[in-house]
Amino acid sequence: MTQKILVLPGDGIGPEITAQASRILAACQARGLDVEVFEGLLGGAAYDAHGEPLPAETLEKAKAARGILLGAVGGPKWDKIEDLAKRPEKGLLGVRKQLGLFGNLRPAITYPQLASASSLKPELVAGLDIMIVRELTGGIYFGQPRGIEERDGERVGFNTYVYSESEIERIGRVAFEMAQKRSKKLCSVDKANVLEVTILWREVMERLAPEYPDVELSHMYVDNAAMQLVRAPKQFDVVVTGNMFGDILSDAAAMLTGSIGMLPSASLNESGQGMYEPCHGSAPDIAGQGIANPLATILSVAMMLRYSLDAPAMAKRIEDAVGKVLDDGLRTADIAAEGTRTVSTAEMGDAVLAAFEAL
Ligand SMILES: NC(=O)C1=CN([C@@H]2O[C@H](COP(=O)(O)OP(=O)(O)OC[C@H]3O[C@@H](n4cnc5c(N)ncnc54)[C@H](O)[C@@H]3O)[C@@H](O)[C@H]2O)C=CC1
Ligand SMILES: CC(C)CC(=O)C(=O)O
Ligand SMILES: [Mg+2]
Repeated sequence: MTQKILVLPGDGIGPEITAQASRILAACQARGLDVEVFEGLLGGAAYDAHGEPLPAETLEKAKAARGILLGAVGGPKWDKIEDLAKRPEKGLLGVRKQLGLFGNLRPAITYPQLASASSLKPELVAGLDIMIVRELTGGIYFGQPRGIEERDGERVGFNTYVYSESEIERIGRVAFEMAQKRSKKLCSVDKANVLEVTILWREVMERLAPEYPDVELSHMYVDNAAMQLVRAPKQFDVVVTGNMFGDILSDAAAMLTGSIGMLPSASLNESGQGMYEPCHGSAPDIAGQGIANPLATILSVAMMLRYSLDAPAMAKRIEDAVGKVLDDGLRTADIAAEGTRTVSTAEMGDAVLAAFEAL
């Protein structure tokens, strides 16, 4: 059956990087991937056209799609919008929530060719392969009540950090199953020395553990986890954590791989429908210059093939093509090093496409 794929370029560098990833998707189509690709507006681009960051039409298209490829949303153009519900980022959170995309997989893999581009010494990251499993539709990004209000003659801002047992259990199961398929080590990251919500988080993870006797479960406070990630990252295999901690830790983990431009992601619901996007944002500081790294977005297409379209061989072909291009010494500016050739976003797309075809 033909599957629908929605591409949401978004804002800033979003259109530049999705353009390259879409070429790879088209090459997969030409090789027999049975998909129909269509586009939509999300974020600032949607706000400018329709006055809403998530127009009803986009939501309908998203619901009908098996896979969604997103660039990124947001930027200074929309930062002055005071109503948060109208901000580009709210459009993204809306898709995640409305489609129930609670399971966010963020693999931090250091390609051997980029070990020297990492912020850490090459020996600390060589062979690094961490899977961060982040809860994506709950926690403090969604908790109610929230707001800014007058209290005792001054304004007070507040958000609510809330998780139900069922939400914790659901993401816990994703992480335990992931650990079973990998090295059978799972580290749950929380702040259970301070936050009740994460005392519950830890308790639920412990309760699940006997159902996965082959998985070794450990716990770590988030502040220590941030430190350990940059001290000795290879101690981790699968990491499970809540929405905000996962957001922050995955950006930190990105620098172990050489650049935030290298980290893809999958956001999945229970039926395997997924949104696929690079972990980075819309990078307004480099938008329009043709220098953004498209590899995280291209690798997100590979994740779509693996997790939503049941096409693992084609996914591997994309990942191998990326490896080949790095072997050939091609680098966008963010991962450039001595002895490599710095290329533009489009040239990187050309090279991955050529390698994909030649494999
Ligand atoms: N999923 C999404 O749509 C996300 C959207 N955002 C939004 O993006 C906007 C910018 O946010 P920032 O905090 O600046 O984070 P950012 O991730 O957009 O940029 C941080 C730094 O990384 C660099 N960078 C990011 N992606 C890159 C790539 N592919 N190639 C080379 N360099 C890259 C940027 O140039 C910048 O110096 C904000 O409006 C924010 O809300 C932020 C994170 C995720
Ligand atoms: C709108 C933000 C929560 C997006 C973000 O930073 C992310 O998902 O990594
Ligand atoms: Mg983030």
